[in-house]
This record gives sequence, structure tokens and C-alpha cells, in this order.
Amino acid sequence: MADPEKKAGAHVPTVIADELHIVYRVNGTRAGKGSATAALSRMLKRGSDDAERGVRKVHAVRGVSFTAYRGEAIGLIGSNGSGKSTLLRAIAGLLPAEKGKVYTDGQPSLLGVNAALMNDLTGERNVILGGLAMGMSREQIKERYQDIVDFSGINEKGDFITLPMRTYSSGMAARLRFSIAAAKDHDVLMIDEALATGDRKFQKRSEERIRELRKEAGTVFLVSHNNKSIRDTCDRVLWLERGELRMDGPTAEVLKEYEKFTGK
Ligand SMILES: Nc1ncnc2c1ncn2[C@@H]1O[C@H](COP(=O)(O)OP(=O)(O)OP(=O)(O)O)[C@@H](O)[C@H]1O
Repeated sequence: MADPEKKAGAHVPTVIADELHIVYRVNGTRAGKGSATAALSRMLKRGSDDAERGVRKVHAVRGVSFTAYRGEAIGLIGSNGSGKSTLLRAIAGLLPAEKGKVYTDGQPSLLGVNAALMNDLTGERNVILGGLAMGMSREQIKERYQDIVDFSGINEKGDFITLPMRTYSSGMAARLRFSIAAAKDHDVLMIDEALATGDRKFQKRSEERIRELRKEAGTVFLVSHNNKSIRDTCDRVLWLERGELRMDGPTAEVLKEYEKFTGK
């Protein structure tokens, strides 16, 4: 349950990014990349600089700073490859900062379209696993199990929850992932494009749940290319372009500029 004291306190920071830089290192970008001799020569060159060893750097996030507060729903927008998913993964603690820092209050949860559930296990087992992975107790999961299944709508077209997840369509799998993640009250919940995958009816339900999660005093980040989803759920938007924060402000203002930029 959300802490009522935290709830009452307006402007409590939950995530602070301070001049954050994220750099990916990609191995094997020189000729003969896959061969054993290339691997051996890389090992022998240990200690020399990255470029010599055939390591390419991708500077995905460049000096991003912002502070997110409790009760905010923040949209992350920007063209393909602008660094949105990278920024979320860094906030979740899945990627190290090259320079700068991320501070978070509580454990942020990242819900991606690719969030790892086990394809060979049934939906039912995945609900339990996912719940345990988020730190819920078996009793809490039992209590919320039916709500999760009902919310996902997986059983609307037959008893699919007892079938392995590999038999689900991509939309059904995304719905189940969202439903599992949304069953818990998160301090910081980050959603990567999950809404775009469900059908319109499910999108509406998810948007409703995002609004509830915000009321429960958490902070929600939503990455989406769907400006309507952003408009309907977020009150603040961060616009990234080429890894830099181009604009940070109220949804209407930022979307207006972004739509000018994309020519819509
Ligand atoms: N694992 C990785 N290794 C190397 N480079 C990566 C990796 N993942 C992403 N990148 C690079 O980092 C940059 C930012 O990618 P990111 O996925 O964060 O963008 P995005 O804004 O989420 O894009 P999209 O809207 O297409 O999902 C891109 O240049 C991409 O090529």
C-alpha cells in the first residue's frame, strides 16, 4: 500500500537524473568479427583502447537532467533511436551511467513489451512468477490473481490462462504483462510501448489503471509513439532527440512543438 504520508506530501522527488550519459559498447565491429582468431587478437590486445579492439561506442543518452515527482505521469517521446528505452533502462538500474547519476526513491519497475515471462509456462504460472518477481507474497498474488486475469481479458475468448504463453498472440501476451505489472502499487512504474500493443478497449482500461496508479502516489513513465495515449495519460512530457533532452514541460506545449517537428 502507498504510504499516506508520502501521498500527502506534494512535490516529493522520485527520480532525479543529473547530467546522465549512457554509452553502449558493441564488440566485433571490425572485419573478421566472428572468427576465433579475431577473438584471440582482441584478447591479446587487452588493455589497449576500445577502438583498437574493434569496440564501437554508441552514445545513446547525452547529458539528460530532470526531476520527477510523486503523482506525476510523464510521457517520453522522440523519434526512433532517440534514447527513450535506454533512458528507462538506466532509471531501472539495468544500464550503468557513463557519466552523471540517477537517483531513485524505491525500486523502479520497468514494464517493457519484451519483459521476460516464460513462454513455455502457462499464463497462470507466469502470473505467479511475475508477482513473486515484483516482490509480492504468495498470499497477495492469490488475492489478486482473479483480478489480474480479468483485467487482462485473456479468458474472454476461452480458457487461455491455462495454456502456455507461446500460444498467445503478441497482443494477448502484452496484455498479460501489463496486467501483472499493474497489479502492484509501484513507487515508480515505467511502461515501454505496452499500451500500443493492446486493442482499443484494452488501451482504455490500461489508461484508466495508469491514472489509478498515479493516485496511489507513484510516478508513471510512459514511452509511446502514440501521441493520443500520451495526451490522455500524461501531464508532463520529456522529448528526447539524438539522446538529448530537447524539451520538458506540460503535455500540450511539448506535443505542439513535437508535432511541428514531425510535420503532423
Ligand atoms: N544494446 C544496444 N547496443 C548498442 N546500441 C544500442 C543498443 N540499444 C540501443 N542502442 C542504440 O542507442 C540509441 C538509442 O536507442 P533506444 O532504443 O534507446 O531508442 P528509442 O528512442 O527507444 O527508439 P524507438 O522509438 O525506436 O524504440 C540508438 O542509436 C540505438 O541504435
